[in-house]
Amino acid sequence: MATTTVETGVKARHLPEHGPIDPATGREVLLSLRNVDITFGKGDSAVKAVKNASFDIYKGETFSLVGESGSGKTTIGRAVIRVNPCAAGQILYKGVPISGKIPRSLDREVIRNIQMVFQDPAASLNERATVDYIVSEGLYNFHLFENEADRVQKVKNMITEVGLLPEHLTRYPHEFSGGQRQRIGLARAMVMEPELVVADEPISALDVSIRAQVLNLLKKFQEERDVTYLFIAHDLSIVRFISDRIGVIYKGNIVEVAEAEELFDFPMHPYTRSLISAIPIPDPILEKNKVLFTYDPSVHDYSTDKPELTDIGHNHFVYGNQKEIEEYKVIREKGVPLKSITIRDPNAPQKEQEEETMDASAILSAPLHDTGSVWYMILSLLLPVLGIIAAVIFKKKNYIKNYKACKKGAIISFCIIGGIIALFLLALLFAVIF
Ligand SMILES: Nc1ncnc2c1ncn2[C@@H]1O[C@H](COP(=O)(O)OP(=O)(O)OP(=O)(O)O)[C@@H](O)[C@H]1O
Repeated sequence: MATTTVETGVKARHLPEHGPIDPATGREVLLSLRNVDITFGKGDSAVKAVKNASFDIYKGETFSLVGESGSGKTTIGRAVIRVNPCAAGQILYKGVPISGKIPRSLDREVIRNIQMVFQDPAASLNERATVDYIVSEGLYNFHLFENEADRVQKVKNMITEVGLLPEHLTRYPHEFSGGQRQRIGLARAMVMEPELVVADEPISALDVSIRAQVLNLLKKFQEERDVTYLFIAHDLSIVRFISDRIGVIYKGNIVEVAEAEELFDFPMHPYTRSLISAIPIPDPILEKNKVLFTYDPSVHDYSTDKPELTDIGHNHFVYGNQKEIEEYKVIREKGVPLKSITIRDPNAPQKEQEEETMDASAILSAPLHDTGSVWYMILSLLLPVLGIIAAVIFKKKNYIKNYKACKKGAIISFCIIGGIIALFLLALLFAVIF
């Protein structure tokens, strides 16, 4: 394995200069997850937060991991920086396993090369340390400077690069705004000259107005230093324009991985489609009439044919069983982009929609014993007056099926009685006339 010396003077003893090349794309793979399980707790209370996760991140790209709250995104990010242990599977950095027990020297190389930027800049900075110390801490730990003048210069350069001023170095985090604190967090990570940065929802806690500034800063670092990002977000709207590739995670399972445009044009997994339909449309009228697509996991039958993340072509991976994968491949090969957003006609369909909603709510609120048994109909047929009384009571109590059965029985009974009376009257008429 190649031995390299990084720019700052740390001897790299375990990690090669380059990662392996992915034969499918010809691109250098920086990070790989291979069938990774991450579990918290033991026994009955164990939580399997990540299940059989596999994906690659190529050098220099922004790979975004997207999924709802609690889906396991942060857990994966923390496993990459070796905070969360893997219960099964492997994480490889430049082809070298970095999960599980590894030599201390490799651990230091990994920490040096993979940095994390956190969601909450207020919570992630030591409130009692000056900005100078916060940004310098990694430099001290890894002796990444020649002398004090060199350290000061590095910190000053970095703080300027993130858009703050050298005089800010003597201040404390609480003296800064949220956006400025996130800049300090970025400076702390970038001063280490990492190759990979795990950015865990770095803009979610910030005002909308300053989110773009932080995204631009991340982009600037990528252009200047070829840094690779694992960007964690909970919705697709942010990541669409900053990601090269996107991985979608649902309840600990990676359900789809594809290039950003490919994912938006051909979202195969229904959960991905639900995330796309949730992206707000800037036009208020369209947004108001947008039909939200909700994901229903019961559409999958995985009782016998088990699902796995499978390549359907075009470097596009989808989680599904064999039958689903075949269907996805057929759809993909047609090459016609899929429509994920439906806009309702503001007039007629609105009514239908309301009726559908009413039906659905009636079903949901139906009482448990509202069976509409045929016996209600037979009894009402024999005793129609009692049947009508029962029907009225059932209707009041929202036993709709029972009400309908009683009503039907009573109506048939009244029709029969009416018929008999009519026949009797007819016979009487005949007897009188003839
Ligand atoms: N230290 C822990 N101990 C026990 N369970 C944990 C721990 N960390 C995470 N979990 C659980 O693992 C699951 C995934 O959590 P995780 O924080 O990775 O989700 P997330 O997708 O990052 O959500 P969010 O966007 O809200 O941060 C959740 O069910 C969470 O409760």
